[in-house]
Amino acid sequence: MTVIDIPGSKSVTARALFLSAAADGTTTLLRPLASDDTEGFAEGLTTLGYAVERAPDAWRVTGSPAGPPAATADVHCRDGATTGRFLPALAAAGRGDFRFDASPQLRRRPLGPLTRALRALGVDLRHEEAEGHHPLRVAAAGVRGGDLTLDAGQSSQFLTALLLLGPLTAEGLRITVTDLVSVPYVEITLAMMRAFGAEPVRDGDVFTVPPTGYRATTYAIEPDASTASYFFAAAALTGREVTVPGLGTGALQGDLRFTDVLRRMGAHVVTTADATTVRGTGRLGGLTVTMRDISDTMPTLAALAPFADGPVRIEDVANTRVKECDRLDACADNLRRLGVTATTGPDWLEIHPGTPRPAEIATRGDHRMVMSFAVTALRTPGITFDDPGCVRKTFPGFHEAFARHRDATD
Ligand SMILES: O=C(O)C1=C[C@@H](OP(=O)(O)O)[C@@H](O)[C@H](O)C1
Ligand SMILES: C=C(OP(=O)(O)O)C(=O)O
Repeated sequence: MTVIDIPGSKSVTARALFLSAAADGTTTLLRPLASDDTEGFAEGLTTLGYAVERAPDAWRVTGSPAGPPAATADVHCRDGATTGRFLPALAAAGRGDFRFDASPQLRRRPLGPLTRALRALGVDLRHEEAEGHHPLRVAAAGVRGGDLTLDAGQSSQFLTALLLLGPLTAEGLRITVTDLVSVPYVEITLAMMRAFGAEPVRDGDVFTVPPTGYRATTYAIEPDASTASYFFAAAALTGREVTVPGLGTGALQGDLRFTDVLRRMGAHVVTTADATTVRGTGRLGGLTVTMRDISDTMPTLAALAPFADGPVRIEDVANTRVKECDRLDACADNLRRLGVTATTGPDWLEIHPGTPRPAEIATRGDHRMVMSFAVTALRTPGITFDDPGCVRKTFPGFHEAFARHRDATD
């Protein structure tokens, strides 16, 4: 049995940073994720004038309920979509002139539904180049609040940004959602807002957020369930047993449900109050699965799929085309490089059983292409990556951790 210490959740760390910055008082975040995305988020807060102290296992953030302490700031959001989508909403609640730019990768990703919603709330916001994309400028003068309609069919992060903003408005927000992907991420948002003293209410498609503000607290970040998926998939593939402490029945992250997919394929899965264990049984069956709720684990399944004894069909994942890269296309392309038969449609991917042969994976700067096909590489020595370092986005130590796990003798 191998016990794996998985680094903190990117999504929980990003929300915790926003909430601490917006809270009245000083918050301590325990075991935050230190990676390019979350360090970029923390640096964004520093650029906006917040005091953020980063010790190895605890970050302390001094909040400013009135909005960013700086009067002007030029924030670089790197590749982090949480940074690039959440921070403009935080800035809008304050007063000042704030600019947000991003890497070429993040500049390509959609932002329009969020920026249109902010404008509908009266925020003076201008895209400097392409409409609906970074870079953008916010001339912030506080947000009164009110009613909104939002299409979050491309990304739930648009809704999360507005929900996080709600308690900071003068009158609160009432958001009616016409479409929504990645629902479990919204549940993380609501749960964490409550942990910081806010009182959001969901009634079907309508989210109501009263103008409560936020209270500082001490908050422990749980391990990243998307990161854990590579280790769980490795166990299912190799017949070994992996236990991840800190991801149990009370975990916030929907991506832990990836273990349900592995169970359906034949792996043995046990979830206790505070840990999840996956053991491979030597059998991996094919299946058809909807991954709309847990699409960050789509590449993990795609990379494992050739070893199943029947086809694996992944459905309802159109929005993976607007992530770090077009993931449906990238997964199919990389599987074909390995000699595996893979077909795609607008929102699905089907993979046929096969024996992958060594090839170079075209990562397209996507951390998940590397971490996913590292699972395939457990059975296919000789697989290489054109940019192995892009794992820095969420797990800089991935290669060392995965090799330690691979070489461990149980
Ligand atoms: O809110 C979040 O922290 C996230 C939401 C999801 O994005 P979408 O809602 O765009 O699918 C997920 O893919 C991303 O890695 C993190
Ligand atoms: C889609 C992802 O990240 P983000 O949207 O937060 O950049 C991811 O981590 O797989």
